[in-house]
Formats: sequence, C-alpha cells, structure tokens
Amino acid sequence: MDAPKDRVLVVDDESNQRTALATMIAGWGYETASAANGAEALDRLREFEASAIVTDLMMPGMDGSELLRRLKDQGQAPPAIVLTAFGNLETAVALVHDLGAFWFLEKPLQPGALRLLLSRAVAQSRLTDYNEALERRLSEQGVLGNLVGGSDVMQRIFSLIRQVAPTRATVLITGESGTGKELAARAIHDLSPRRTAPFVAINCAALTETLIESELFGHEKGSFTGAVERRRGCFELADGGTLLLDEIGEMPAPTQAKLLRVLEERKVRRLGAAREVEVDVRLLAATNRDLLAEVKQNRFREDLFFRLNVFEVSLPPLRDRREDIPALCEVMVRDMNIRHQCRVSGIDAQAMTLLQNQEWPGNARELRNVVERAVIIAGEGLVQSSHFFGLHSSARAPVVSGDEVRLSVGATIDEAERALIEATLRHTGNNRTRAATILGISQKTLFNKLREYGAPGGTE
Ligand SMILES: Nc1ncnc2c1ncn2[C@@H]1O[C@H](COP(=O)(O)OP(=O)(O)OP(=O)(O)O)[C@@H](O)[C@H]1O
Repeated sequence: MDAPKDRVLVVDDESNQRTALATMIAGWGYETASAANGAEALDRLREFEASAIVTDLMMPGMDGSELLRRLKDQGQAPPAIVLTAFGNLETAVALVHDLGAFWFLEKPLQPGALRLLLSRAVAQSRLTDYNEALERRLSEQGVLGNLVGGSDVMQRIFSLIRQVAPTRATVLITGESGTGKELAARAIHDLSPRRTAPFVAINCAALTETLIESELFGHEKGSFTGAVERRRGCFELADGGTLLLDEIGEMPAPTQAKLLRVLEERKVRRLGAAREVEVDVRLLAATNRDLLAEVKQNRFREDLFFRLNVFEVSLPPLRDRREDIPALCEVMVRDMNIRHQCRVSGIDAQAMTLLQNQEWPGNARELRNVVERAVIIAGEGLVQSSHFFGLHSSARAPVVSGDEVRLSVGATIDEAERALIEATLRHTGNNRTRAATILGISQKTLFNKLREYGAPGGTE
C-alpha cells in the first residue's frame, strides 16, 4: 500500500488561480483541498488535516493575516506560506514575525520556490507531529516536561496541560507550595507554539509596589529614585513568549489595577513613559492561596480574578498521590547523583515505605530536599531509612501531649509502645523503676526496649 500523501490547503479568492495552484501542487505529489477565504479555510481545516497551508493575503471576508491570527490563537496550526503582492515585503516580514507564518513568496509566483518551501514546511509539520506523539507517549508513562506523575490525578492534569498549552489562553495554576506550579507553567510554555520565544517568571511576593511595577512594566530613566537607567519590564522581555506571574495572590492592589489594564489593552507603558508599546504575551499566573476567598475578602480584584481564571490547573498535594513517590524519587536520586557526584542506585523497600507514609506538607520540594540529604549521606548503594533524618516512621505516628498518648490507625505497634514508654518515663521524671511498674513490665524488659530504641539511660 502507498504511504498516505501529505496534505496541503490552498486558500485564494480568485477561483482560476486557486484551481491552477491546487493542480500544480497536486502534481508534486500532495493531496490538496481549497478554500476561497480565511473563514472557509478554518472550516475546511476541521476535517482536512493539512501539513501545510498556501494562502493569498488579500481576500474579501477573512483575509490571510486574520486567518493566521486565528490559527495562532488556536495553537497547533500547520505551517503557512503566504503569497503577497510584489513590493509588500514589509507586511510579509511582519506576518512571519508577528503571526508565525512559515514564510512568504512574492507574486508572480515562481513554482520552483514554492515547491522547495512546501517540502520544508511539510518536513517541519512531520517533526512537530512526531514530537507531539513522543510527548504524549512520555506523558502516558508519567512524565511531562520536568513533571513526574503517573497517578490518575496527575494524568488528568497532564492531559489538561496538553490541551491548553497550544492555545494562548491565560492559565491559573493553583496548589500548595512545592506541588510543582512553576514546573507546570514551564511545561505549558514548552508545549506551546511559543516554545522558542522567552519564558519569563516574576515572583510577585518578593518585591515592593514600586519595584514590582518597574519589573513588570519597565521604567524610563529618572522615573523614580533609583531608576538610573531606562529598563524594559517583564512584559516586554516576554514579548512573543510567556510570562508567569508567580504568587499572584500577593500582588498589591494598585498593581492589580494596572495589570488588568494591560491584559485588556495588550499594551504596556513603562513608568514615566509617554507612550504605550504593544505586547504579545501569553500570561500564566500561579498561587498557593485560595484566590476566590481573597476576592470575597476584597483582597484581590474580582475582575482580575475572572481574567486570570480562564482555565485552572489545580495541582494536588503530594499526600494525595503517594503512588507517585517511587517515580519521583527515581528522578530525584538520578539528579542528586549528578549534582553531588554520588553513586546511589536507589532507595530500599523499607525506606520507600517510610517516604510514602509521610504527610509532606512541603510537597515534592520537601521530598526532594530529603532525598538530596539522603543521597549525600549514603554516597553509594541503596538509601536506607537510617539515612533520613527527622521523618516520622509513620504518617499517623502517635502524638504525645502531657500524660496523654493519642493513637490513630496507621501507627505501628512498635510506635505505640515506644510512645507510651516515653510518656510514662516523662511522667515519672525518668525513673525507670516506677515507669516499669506503671507499664506492668519488668525493669529488664524496659531496659531492653530502651536499648533497642537507642534511648539514653534513666535513673533506677
Ligand atoms: N510533579 C513533579 N515532578 C517532579 N518534581 C517536582 C514535581 N513537583 C514539584 N517538584 C519538585 O519540587 C520543586 C518545587 O517545584 P515548584 O517550584 O514548581 O513548586 P511551586 O508549586 O511553584 O512552589 P511555590 O508555591 O513554593 O513557588 C521542583 O524544583 C521539583 O524539584
């Protein structure tokens, strides 16, 4: 059976020209379809999966540049070659630069040039498809960019990210500290058509009001004390790419108002500048706060909240996806081996159970710190429980408060026994004879148990 032909969509309002172009392209071995303007082309693309588009620029109804703009907003657009009238070079360059056209050709058309460009565009399209398929396979195996997560809940997040990444929709990424919000933002950028343009991140919690505005919007020389040089802000630096506003919940109210205006007008004005400049930025925002609650308490602007919350990606805490811990550890051990020149081969089963039983209030970041320390201490071979410090041996370890020991299901018998002995010893002022009597065991048994725990000796 013959391999399927690559598909090319021809868009031109002039019917003779359209047919001539389509016939010529079909003669080069492509399957073709045609449309008379941008709107028809968008319609056609719904069922005709084109590897490339050849489009005229001037057309009644939706013209070529509007078509490119729509395709860019949708993401995942096939590469488009634009045919322009002679002498329209400036527009053509703008189309490539601003709207992501693959390239342009001046009319009258040179068939040889179009044939060469088409073969390159189709090759690029195949490479994109191949990368997407690879990305999908990896993410089914539990990896998306630097995010690790094979659990059902993370797989759902990965497919949300894959879905929203190619569009230019604003995404609000929520989740506790250390759940991977910045990694998710990076993955969205890397899976978008903006991947080769800059990814800029700014932490809104780390800056004062004046500084945050100058960081975001830039400033002119002398616009405030300390503004010695003229400076571009994050919006301008991220032009064509993605801007992450991290910890957006901490943004001061006046800055929120200015941000809203930028989002509405897609223009920024540097502090102290007379003119605004247009920017093309895809915005991502992250927070570990409940933004809706902040809105209700008038600490966050409602209109800004709705602008940002177009699409929410909510990352679950690590304790809700403990099954991901072994895969996370594998990646972390590998990274730490490289960083600290160690030769650790993995984590033994008992130590892994210990890690899986923790509550992890600091989420994956905390896990990473614990693994890093353990890898350094172990140096080589398998990491064992003794290489971890400050971890509870069970997520539901007994809690000792005063004369009470609170037990919950999840604690082991050993832990319960140890907690009770510790509490009793504390109650007796570390008097082992009295403690043994209260506990109903012999002094020898108590002594042996204390030795087992490595506890310091008490008084007789
Ligand atoms: N799903 C994950 N897979 C692999 N590593 C992860 C994952 N989530 C978090 N990490 C690790 O935790 C670290 C912190 O992640 P990140 O900075 O993205 O968290 P965050 O949610 O943005 O935190 P904060 O709210 O404190 O800024 C990362 O550097 C990475 O080592």
